[in-house]
Amino acid sequence: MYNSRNNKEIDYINLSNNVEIDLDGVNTLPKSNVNSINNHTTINSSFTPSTNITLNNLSTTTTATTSITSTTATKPIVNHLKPPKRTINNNKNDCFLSKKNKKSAIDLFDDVIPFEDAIELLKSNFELKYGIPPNNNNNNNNNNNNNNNNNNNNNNNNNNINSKQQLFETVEYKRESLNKEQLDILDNVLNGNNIFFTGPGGTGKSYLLHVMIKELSKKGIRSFMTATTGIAALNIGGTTIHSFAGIRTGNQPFKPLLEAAYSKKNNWKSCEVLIIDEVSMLDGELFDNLERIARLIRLKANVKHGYKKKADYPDPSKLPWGGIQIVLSGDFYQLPPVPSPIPDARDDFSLVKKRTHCFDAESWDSSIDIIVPLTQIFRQKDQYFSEMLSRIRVGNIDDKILNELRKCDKPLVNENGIQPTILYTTNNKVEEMNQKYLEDIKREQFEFIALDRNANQENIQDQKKINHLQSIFENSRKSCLATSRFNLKSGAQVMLVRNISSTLVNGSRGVVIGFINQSPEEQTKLIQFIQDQTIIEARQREKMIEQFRLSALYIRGQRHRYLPIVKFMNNEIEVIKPENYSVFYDNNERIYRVQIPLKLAWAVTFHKIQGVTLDCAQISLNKVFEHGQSYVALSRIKSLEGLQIIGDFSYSCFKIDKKVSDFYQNLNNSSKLKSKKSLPLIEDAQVLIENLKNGNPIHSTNINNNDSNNFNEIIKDNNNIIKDNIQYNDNNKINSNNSINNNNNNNNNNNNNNNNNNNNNNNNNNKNNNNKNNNNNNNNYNNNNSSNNNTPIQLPQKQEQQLFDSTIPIYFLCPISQNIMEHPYVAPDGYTYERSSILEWFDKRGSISFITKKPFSTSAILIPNRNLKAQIQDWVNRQPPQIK
Ligand SMILES: Nc1ncnc2c1ncn2[C@@H]1O[C@H](COP(=O)(O)OP(=O)(O)OP(=O)(O)O)[C@@H](O)[C@H]1O
Repeated sequence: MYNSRNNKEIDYINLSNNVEIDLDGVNTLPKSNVNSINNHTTINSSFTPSTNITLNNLSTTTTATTSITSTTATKPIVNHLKPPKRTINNNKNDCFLSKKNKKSAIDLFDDVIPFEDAIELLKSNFELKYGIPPNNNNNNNNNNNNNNNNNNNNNNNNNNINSKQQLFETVEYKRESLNKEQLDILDNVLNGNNIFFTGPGGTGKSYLLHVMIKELSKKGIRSFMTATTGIAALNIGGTTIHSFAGIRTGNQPFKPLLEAAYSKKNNWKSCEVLIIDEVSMLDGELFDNLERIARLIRLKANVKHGYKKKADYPDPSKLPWGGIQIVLSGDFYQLPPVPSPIPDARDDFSLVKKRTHCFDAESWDSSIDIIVPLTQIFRQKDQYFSEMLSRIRVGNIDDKILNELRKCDKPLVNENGIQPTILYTTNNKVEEMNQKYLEDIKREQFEFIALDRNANQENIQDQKKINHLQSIFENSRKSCLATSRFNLKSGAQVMLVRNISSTLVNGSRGVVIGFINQSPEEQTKLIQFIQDQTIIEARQREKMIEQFRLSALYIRGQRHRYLPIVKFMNNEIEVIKPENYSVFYDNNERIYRVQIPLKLAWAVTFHKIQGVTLDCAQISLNKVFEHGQSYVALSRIKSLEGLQIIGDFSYSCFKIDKKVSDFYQNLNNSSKLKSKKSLPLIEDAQVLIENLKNGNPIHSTNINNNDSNNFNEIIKDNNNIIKDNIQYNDNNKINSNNSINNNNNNNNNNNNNNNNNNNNNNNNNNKNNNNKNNNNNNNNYNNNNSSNNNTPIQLPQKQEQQLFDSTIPIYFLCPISQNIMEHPYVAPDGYTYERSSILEWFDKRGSISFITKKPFSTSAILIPNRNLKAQIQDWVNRQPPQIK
């Protein structure tokens, strides 16, 4: 077998007993190059640089056929058997295929990208470039949309090798290749400085981070490489800052955030250097919260590098980030933080939190020792284009630049065999283009249909109702990115739409390399097949086999009879399983969806491309809505020749944020070395203890040294509670063992501190509830005391709650305890609280409002909010059983 990419011979393919070789179509293969020794077949392919091998489907027999094909039609040398006819699946709903349509396990590599390429994908480290190679429009063997390596045609050879290189390019990150600016930054980091380095797109910020992480590890310094978005994290081979910190979406108020962060306390404690890339997308408030979390969790931190004895190490609570060295990288002229709507806030934009940049953060000045600019642009070699981009970046646009960009309206020539990446601002346009590219793959199509159910978990037959449910999901893209139905084919470029592990996150891209099905016999064959692929590293084979075994067990009895197998850019191979989603609709009802968390991804939105370098792209600047958005899209491309702009655009597409330009202006005016400002203060220990117990928000006040023991106690308590009650799995998903019913089935006493904390943990981790929003929502329900129901609310069973924890309406939660209210009462401030919680608050603080902190003008009378109570009870009763 010939590997056309690196001209290496692969000296054998193992085929099982009943496998025959079909060399139909091979023209240049000399007989001597095919040696069949018992059941072991050796193909020596030193003869040609472009032989392609595919395993074809044998669905009606258990025999697999290996065919070596070429584009030139010469008689085969060996031609034992014709491949049996493929069973074409006519059932478009083949997510629920009938048994008779079952296919061979060998299908995994049949009907997929050419076998050679699949193996290549499986064994190699590869960097899947954005964009697709040509030939998708061709039938037969040209539909190998990943590599296009089956051309013996000399004319095409260069193009194909090129395209392979583009698709599988790996960059070597070496210290020697750094320029002076980059080296300077590296030295600063190795010397222990807290640094922010910044510069236009393409100045090698991410490149430098790759080298930096290697250098730090050489010195034995424990560093964590993170980025603000999943896609940026993948770009640097790290994880998201959220995942590192254990804070899920990070939208919660400080206290729940702190509690959640304990799930990753080992990260926090052991971290010596924390690297955050694409920091322009980090919200200022979150920056402050992370800084405070670091200080609180690291009271007993490990000794920082540079200190010989632990005793010499200063008190971490007095050090920015608790003594963690901070390395920030990014360009504030690029995408700003995404406004964070409160999840499930039903599109009420008044609830969208105001965003800030992290240079606005209170702790910014004390966190950063040095700010260093990078100026040399690596990405664009063309000085003219690079200068144009520099001006676009800072909003210095004139007619000349616009005209120059308007000239980029011609279709791109596919000289290097790469189709341009298609970039649109909106998802609709992206979907339309992806559909078109999928149609171009001439392979069997698998349709994945979501299982949508209403709150009663009824299986809905009525098409009208189904359509209605689907339209609700489609309108709730924030809560559910998984579409009601979509098609996949082997070779399709896809993107995850949900975090499924710490390394496979929303935005991770990959290629579908096959489909796994239900039949145990088929699984056995598949596993055997993988075992035979000795070309794949043994450990990886074992991992794959284990995963296939588990997936086989998983899909037995499931409705999804086929699951896609995806090879991701980070080389992970994953069988993608359905995920549960739920969204609100009228009258606070919820509906539920089970669907595979994938979407097609030849075309992507601007937001999914930050940090990436592209050879060529087709960009539409239509509907640009964000500062820096156009600059991010345009600056991905290496040269003007690789740029096609479709549709019209105007000055308004190149908006910049005044606050950002002021920030850079101030930097220009001041020295690089910044004078350190004092740290923002953390809550007084005694107050913190109280707040943690009572579920109050934490505000900045001064730390009292004498209270550090108390701090430790709180932290220990919290650790235990969290350990006992909340387990994060690797996927950052929640397995909350301590569901809300712990407190509510029989226990009305929320004054118990442990319970309070437990409840907080649950709620904080399952909801991103912001007190403000609770308040807003509670307001809506005040004084509607229509029903009279004083019986305690029965909350859902433990198991059910785990599944639906994330679905609790936020206005059902008490602003103090963050727990679902059993006895909601309206206080004189107009807000609704859990009776026991507000009474406890009055006991401690007197007649002042928990929310406004203002004294009540009237006496502290509480009025039961019966309407809200009825709604909670109703919701609880309608909680569906676990989806089977
Ligand atoms: N010192 C270097 N030597 C060789 N190539 C480099 C060097 N630094 C960066 N590059 C290359 O320049 C290109 C852009 O680098 P990189 O993506 O790191 O830039 P960036 O500043 O992070 O860009 P952005 O802000 O757009 O994310 C990449 O192709 C990278 O491999």
